[in-house]
Amino acid sequence: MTPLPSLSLSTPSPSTCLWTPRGSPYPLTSLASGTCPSPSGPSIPWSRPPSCPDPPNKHIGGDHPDDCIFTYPTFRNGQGISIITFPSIAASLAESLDDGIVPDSVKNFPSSPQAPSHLQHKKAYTVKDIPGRGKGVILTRDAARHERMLTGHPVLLVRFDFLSSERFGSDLIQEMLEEAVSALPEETQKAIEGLARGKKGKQGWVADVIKTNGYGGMDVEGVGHIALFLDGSRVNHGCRPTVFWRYNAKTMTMEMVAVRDLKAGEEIVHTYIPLGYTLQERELMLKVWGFKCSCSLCSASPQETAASDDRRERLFEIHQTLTSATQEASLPRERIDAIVREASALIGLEGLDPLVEYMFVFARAYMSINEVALARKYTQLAEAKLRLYEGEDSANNSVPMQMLWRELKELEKEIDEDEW
Ligand SMILES: C[S@@+](CC[C@H](N)C(=O)[O-])C[C@H]1O[C@@H](n2cnc3c(N)ncnc32)[C@H](O)[C@@H]1O
Repeated sequence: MTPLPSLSLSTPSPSTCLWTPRGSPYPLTSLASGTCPSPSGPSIPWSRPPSCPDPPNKHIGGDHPDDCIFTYPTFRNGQGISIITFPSIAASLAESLDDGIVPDSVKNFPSSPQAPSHLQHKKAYTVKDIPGRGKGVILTRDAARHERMLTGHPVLLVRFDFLSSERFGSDLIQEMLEEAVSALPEETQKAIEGLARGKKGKQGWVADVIKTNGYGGMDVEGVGHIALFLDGSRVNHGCRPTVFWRYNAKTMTMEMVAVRDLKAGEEIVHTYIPLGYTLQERELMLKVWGFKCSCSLCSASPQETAASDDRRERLFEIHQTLTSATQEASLPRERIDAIVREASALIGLEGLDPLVEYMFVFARAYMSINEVALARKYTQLAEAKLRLYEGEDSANNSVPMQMLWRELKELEKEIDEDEW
């Protein structure tokens, strides 16, 4: 493992960003085009020169930059973070690393590492053994629908494709992952070690922890990463989830929001797979995770699971009916009203409130018959749900959401013009 040749503040070459000072004033576009913010001042956040080993199979994978290990041990009040990614991507995270970017509402949340100690004791949950599921997260008090239950910041952030990179090969991947952990503060290292379950794949225990406990789909500069949180990584899967998680990339904050009112003693579970499928479909999807689901829905009586499957199949049918009726404008208002009522009841019974997709379908069904007020109501509901369950940033940047608003505005304009 060879560290970068120098940690001097001389200007890096434009095609390789080695690091960037915190609070970089440079816009993201300059990073996307491969230009590095020039380091200024002594406040380079990484604790040591980023470690960039030479991949043994450099001929595999083309002419892209190689992944390095970047560690910032004081991240979020000393929790620390190690990142394995391309240098330009690490540089783009500089502003997010600064603890000052975290809003007070997150800083003062009881599970935040930045919370004052008297608040840290007020967590709404405890992590404990759950028969057949390893550890899990259990509520210690009642919670209201849409309340935040848990927040956290990653301790490890790893470029997804790095984990299967033939260019690096299993031995070097294992070595780099272990180095990334050992560069973190001791308490964080211990917490990560606590997630290990004894089995060891060919890339070692850290890769196993990341694959079992990591959160995928973390997009940084358009590149997929996987993140490891501490308490957040203990949350088990549930096919009727009690919480939904959202991630704010700018502040690197994951938050879990209650889907419904919850009682003390209930388990906090989120879904590892897309929502709303039947038992058989879920079993198939969960195969890649390598466990048999024992959540409350999967272990319910055969009658209960059959009734749940029927409701979920009916919801799919409604989706199809409304989608094709929208294309043909073939359903009268009363029929759409009845179907929307039925679907809303099914969503409630199955605990599928975060299925924003249905709000889109309802809005478009009403648009197809020029019922602008109702179309607007469901467009607004879709946006509110996106904000709640996926977070402000995702909602603001959601292309499907922007398309839905555009369709509604065009319809309103057409109707206005006809009335004149
Ligand atoms: C992200 S971890 C969750 C925390 C884990 N239970 C622990 O002790 O660290 C995912 C693993 O937990 C277990 N698990 C999660 N949800 C489960 C469920 N619904 N049924 C059975 N096992 C589950 C599986 O072993 C899975 O690979």
